[in-house]
Amino acid sequence: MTSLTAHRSDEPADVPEALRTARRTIDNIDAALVHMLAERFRCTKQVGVIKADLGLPSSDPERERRQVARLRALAEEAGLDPVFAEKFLGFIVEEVIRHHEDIAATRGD
Ligand SMILES: C=C(O[C@@H]1C=C(C(=O)O)C=C[C@H]1O)C(=O)O
Repeated sequence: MTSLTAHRSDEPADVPEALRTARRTIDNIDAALVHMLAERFRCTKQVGVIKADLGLPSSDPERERRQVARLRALAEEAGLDPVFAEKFLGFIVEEVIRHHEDIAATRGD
């Protein structure tokens, strides 16, 4: 039983139970984040195709401005650093825009 738990959580057997439990929660949250990001990128790639077909630019700074304002407010409400929330969104959007540029280039735009 101990070895099964250790294998599942990938933790050495001597890690205290409270730490092990917290890390299990962290691992679940990280897994959820990965799945949510995968869904978001699936969706933004569809947006990239729509934009390329309509000849629209890859980035939309006005939309981004509204998203930043909304996420900063949500972060404050949730007790998350709004500066971090803005940086995190910016990191993701930068990657999305690169995808959109690639999509536009491969669709001959
Ligand atoms: C996804 C879009 O394209 C870009 C990426 C965004 C995002 O990842 O949220 C937001 C605005 C755009 O700069 C969009 O225009 O909706």
